[in-house]
Amino acid sequence: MNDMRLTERAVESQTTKITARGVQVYYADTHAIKDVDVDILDKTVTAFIGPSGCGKSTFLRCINRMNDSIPIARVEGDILIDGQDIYDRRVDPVQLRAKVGMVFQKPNPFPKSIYDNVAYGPKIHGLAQDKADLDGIVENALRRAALWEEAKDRLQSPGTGLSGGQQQRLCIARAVATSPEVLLMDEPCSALDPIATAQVEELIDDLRQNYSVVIVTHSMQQAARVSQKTAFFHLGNLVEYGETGKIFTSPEDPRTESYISGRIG
Ligand SMILES: Nc1ncnc2c1ncn2[C@@H]1O[C@H](COP(=O)(O)OP(=O)(O)OP(=O)(O)O)[C@@H](O)[C@H]1O
Repeated sequence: MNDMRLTERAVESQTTKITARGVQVYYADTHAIKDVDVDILDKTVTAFIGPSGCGKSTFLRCINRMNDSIPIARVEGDILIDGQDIYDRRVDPVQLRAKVGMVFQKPNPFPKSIYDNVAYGPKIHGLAQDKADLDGIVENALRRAALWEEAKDRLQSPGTGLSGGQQQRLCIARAVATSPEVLLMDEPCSALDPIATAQVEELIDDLRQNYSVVIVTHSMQQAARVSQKTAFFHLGNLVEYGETGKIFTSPEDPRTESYISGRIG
């Protein structure tokens, strides 16, 4: 892949935010993630790529314990955020998900106003002192999601009345409103047109100033455009992980090479 931007993508942060060791995930008898070890950096966009069914989404969901809600799913091994075991019994998954926000494939605003979509998380987590404080949090989150200018005069209108791209930015605003430290994005642009995709990609680049962003994508072009680190999964294994430029120009494993050159997947 020949993308000039790859050459500018040297990773700046070297601080590890998320550490996974020996992670295995089973859905009943299906072994979906096989002994994955990885260190994901802070203030960096990390892309998870690989063929359909290789386990990208499953591994992403381990990072905020979304697999807890799937009765047949079993997670083994360790996942630490800032050195803390997120599967420790004392960790409340609801609190964890405020710290580890998630944006899904299809924009899924609540059937509430734009304002209430963003205010919901801060309200349930008691993050606002009063109404003025909450207003400030909502404005700030909408600004970070590059939606403030379009939404400020219609904050009481339903979130579902926005365009698809605006709805996805609303979901990003909702995720950042609780001041997370990690943002997980599962194919966040797959339902968007090219213009909305470009806006969300630009936003992802801004978000990495403050967060560790992990994005699952089927688009290798998107991975090359937005990420500094890339992890290639195949049949539940993390085959190769490294600087995005290196993965796309000189991968070490033949399976990565086959995937990026279009021979598998
Ligand atoms: N809720 C579930 N119940 C049972 N099996 C599941 C479930 N979710 C995923 N799997 C299985 O786990 C494996 C990994 O799936 P996963 O969705 O994580 O892959 P993926 O790489 O994200 O795929 P895609 O790119 O198609 O979204 C697949 O074999 C899939 O069928």
